[in-house]
Amino acid sequence: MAPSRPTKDRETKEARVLANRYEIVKKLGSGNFGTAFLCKDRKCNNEFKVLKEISVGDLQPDETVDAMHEARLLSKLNHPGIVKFHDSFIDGEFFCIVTEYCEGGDLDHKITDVKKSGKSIDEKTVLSWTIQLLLAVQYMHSRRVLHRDLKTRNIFIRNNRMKIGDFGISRILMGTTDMASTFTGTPYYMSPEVLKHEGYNSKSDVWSIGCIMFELCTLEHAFMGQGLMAVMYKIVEKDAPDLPSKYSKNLNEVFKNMLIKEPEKRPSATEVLKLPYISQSLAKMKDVIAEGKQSINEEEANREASELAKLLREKSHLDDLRSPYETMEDMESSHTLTVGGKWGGEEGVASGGKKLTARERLRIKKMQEADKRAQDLKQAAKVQLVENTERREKLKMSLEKSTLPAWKGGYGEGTILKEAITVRDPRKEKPYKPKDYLEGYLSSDEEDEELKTVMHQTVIRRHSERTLPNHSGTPDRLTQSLSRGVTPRTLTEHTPNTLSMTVKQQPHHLHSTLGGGGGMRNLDERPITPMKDLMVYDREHSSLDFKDGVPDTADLANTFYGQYDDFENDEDSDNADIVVGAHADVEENTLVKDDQEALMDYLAMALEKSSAESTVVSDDTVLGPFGPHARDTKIKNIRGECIKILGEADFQKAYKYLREARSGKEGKEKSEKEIMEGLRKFVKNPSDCFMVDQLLFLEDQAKMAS
Ligand SMILES: Nc1ncnc2c1ncn2[C@@H]1O[C@H](COP(=O)(O)OP(=O)(O)OP(=O)(O)O)[C@@H](O)[C@H]1O
Repeated sequence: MAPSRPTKDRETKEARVLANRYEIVKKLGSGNFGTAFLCKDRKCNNEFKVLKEISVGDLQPDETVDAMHEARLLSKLNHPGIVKFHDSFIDGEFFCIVTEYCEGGDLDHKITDVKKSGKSIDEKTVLSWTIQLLLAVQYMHSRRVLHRDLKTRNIFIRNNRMKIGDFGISRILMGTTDMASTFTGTPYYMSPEVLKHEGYNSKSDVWSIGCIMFELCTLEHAFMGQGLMAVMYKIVEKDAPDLPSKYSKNLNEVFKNMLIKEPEKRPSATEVLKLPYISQSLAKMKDVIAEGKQSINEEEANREASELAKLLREKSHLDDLRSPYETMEDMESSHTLTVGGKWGGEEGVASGGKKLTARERLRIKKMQEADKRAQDLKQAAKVQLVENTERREKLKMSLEKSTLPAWKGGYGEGTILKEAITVRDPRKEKPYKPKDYLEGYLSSDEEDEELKTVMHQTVIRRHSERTLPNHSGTPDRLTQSLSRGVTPRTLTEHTPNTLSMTVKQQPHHLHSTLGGGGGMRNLDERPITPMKDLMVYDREHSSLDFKDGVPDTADLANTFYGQYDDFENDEDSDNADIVVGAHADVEENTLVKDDQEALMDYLAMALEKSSAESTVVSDDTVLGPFGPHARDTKIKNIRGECIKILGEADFQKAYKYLREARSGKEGKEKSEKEIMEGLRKFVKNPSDCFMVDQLLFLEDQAKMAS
């Protein structure tokens, strides 16, 4: 990694040029993740752009790839209501993002200015801005991208037009987690489902737009409270307030719709745009529509969606695997699959009625094969269990005998027992310890330790049969992988900084990137898949980087799915809509079974290894690819922000007071009201200390992680 200039130098006025083209003009400000500069693009007519520098510390090469990948995805979004993402690159220890410059600044500043001037924003403007935001959100949802962090600070103004910005920056920096949007600075715009950890979906973005709309009308947050908990409680429990009476009932109705608590009842962006009051206004906003229309063209949307999908191929395998289970009622793209959550109906037709593509059918078959394999294994294990019970009885007797001295008719040392219960790994020549990672196959009433052990041994035995030297027939994929040097160790080494980052995540973050449509499916209705369940085990017990049952990082996914790629790597398979002939399906599925078997064993080994080596799950990992370094930067920035709001002296007092109050050091825990009263001694407005609370939260997390 190239040596980088110290951060301080980077903020001086002295002109510096990055990537040989971006000349820094001035600092615009600092946020949670880094510093934004106004720059001139020397290679583009000196056009003004914004360059964001984010300190990411010592990035691992594959983490860099991850961030670049995400950035490339964002650069594909093209809509007048979205801040254009131009470029991204690494400069020393900084990840740099170059975006369109919006001379009007952000909406947060705008609202503050209006408030200071004692004015308000009229209905026509509120309506026009809200519609612009909805059009932009509709566009990105049609490309299957969620923003996840919509707030007034992320909305910019250019030529009096609204533009959504900071797209996915938190995601790039914090991983694709719900946590990413949980503590990026404010919970004011977070939906009840996100706060309840029920997953982020496209309706959560609509909720945030509703909150922004309220703020445009009142210059205040829709849900206010003293302290983080109070705000969160109100969002989840309390009805949204009405808009002030000077705004029309119609506008209020639109707002109330966007703030319906249940995401499934809340309208999508498209549905809000179809509400009578909005659609009438839309007709009057011809200019906005003309611009927006180009981008809502369905054909183009589909083409761009598939481009985005291609870009995220490594990540989209998550959605590919999950898509047949998903209900993406909100997505309008023609190849979006709608399935009711269970397998069923005609072959090749999802229960939602739409035809499955060949690729989807293939995946379903793979999963069904995997399920069958799990059932077989379970059956075999049961048989083995009966045998073992008998054997155990005999062993017991042997043991009794072995402890008896020979002169009493015994065998001396318990060698027979030792031999009988030790299972050996033929490659490592080291005894396997029975593991409980097959838990996923067993229903709760079958959680018999012994059955699990036997299943484990059955897997090992089957695997040994295939990997023993002189085994007849061609080497299986596992053996091939091993001979290529892809070992379980390689797998665990692949993702050093993202270990178990899923522990606190919700299922829905998985399809946030490409398939995050509304409507949640019932995961419990899904048939068990061995791969999935092994990984679920892994998520809880080991260090492999799987999210909700699928490898998360591109590299890891490639390692796993690379095996499938051996037979799936025809170029067409990139495109979910390509129809593969029935014959091809049959042939492929013959391979799938072996492959799945190898994969299972492969996972079993990886788990054995990884759980032995690293069972500690670090909270660091919740922060995603940039790990503790990003958190440290964030802590530093939030602290800076607090000082900016409160002033150094008041901040120190408030910080000290809150730290003690929150830790309950004074004997008994204080109520939120008492804490706020106490704060009043140090600061004029206790709600200004909101960020101090967040600082404490992050610091506690850091402490716990270390
Ligand atoms: N595209 C842009 N055009 C104009 N100003 C911008 C642009 N992007 C950022 N800024 C300004 O730069 C400053 C820093 O922005 P940045 O996005 O880094 O942090 P933030 O929005 O204040 O906080 P957060 O980290 O929560 O997003 C802000 O004042 C913001 O208005």
